Amino acid sequence: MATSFYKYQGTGNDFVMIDNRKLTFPADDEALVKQLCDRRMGIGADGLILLQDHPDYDFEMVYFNADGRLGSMCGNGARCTVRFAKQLGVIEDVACFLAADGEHQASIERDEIHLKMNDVQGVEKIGEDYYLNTGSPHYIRFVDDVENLDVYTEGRAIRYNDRFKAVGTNVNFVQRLGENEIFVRTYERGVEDETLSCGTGVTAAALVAGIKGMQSPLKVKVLGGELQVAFERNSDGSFKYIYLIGPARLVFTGSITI
Ligand SMILES: N[C@H](CCC[C@H](N)C(=O)O)C(=O)O
Repeated sequence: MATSFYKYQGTGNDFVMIDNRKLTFPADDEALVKQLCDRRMGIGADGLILLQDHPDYDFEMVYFNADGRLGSMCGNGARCTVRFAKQLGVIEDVACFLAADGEHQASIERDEIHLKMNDVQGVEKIGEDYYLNTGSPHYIRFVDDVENLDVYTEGRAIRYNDRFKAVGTNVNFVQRLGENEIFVRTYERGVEDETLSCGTGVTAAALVAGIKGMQSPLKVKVLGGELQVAFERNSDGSFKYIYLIGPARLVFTGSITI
């Protein structure tokens, strides 16, 4: 059967998007999802996202990592899904949708998608580093020179250490660039490589920057562009009103036979 797909990217984190409102995509076919995401054997992407109907929401976003496995929350993918929903006529400029970690609100403001992230309760300190969940699990390490870091090797060492090897973690290296600006590079679980940007990772990095005394909103430089994160910190150390803001663009469309 011929199935249309749409290729989107959000700050260089790229996704195959499929309108699955008719539920024709074989979502349990791990090998197919992996092949479609493969940059030589398929379309090529960091993940695949299905947009589906949901009785209580504008739509539901179902996200798979490039390895074919059902993933957790994806911040860049969510912004792309909001843009895709608008393209399909499912929403106008605001959305309330369901993702792996629950409900999210979003709005489209010119080039940018403002995405509300779920509140974050616990931030664990591991030595000088931090570990928290912003819809996906993120390990955060602040470094002095992120540009010249071997993110693949250093990221893998943490991702496959005894604590994380079973379920995995994303690993983010963060450098403070100025009063309100950080630079984040991410080794992504499920892709098992560095990606050009990771939305939940950038969010986690910004919250840790908040713990270290930096003020919201923060500008976040990534290899694939620039994002912004806004948040409020409660007196008990938890976070609320967390927003991830940035672009999401359609790159090309095509058709596959499945
Ligand atoms: N790139 C995604 C994160 C995907 C998370 C996934 N790699 C995992 O935790 O398994 C983002 O923009 O938030």
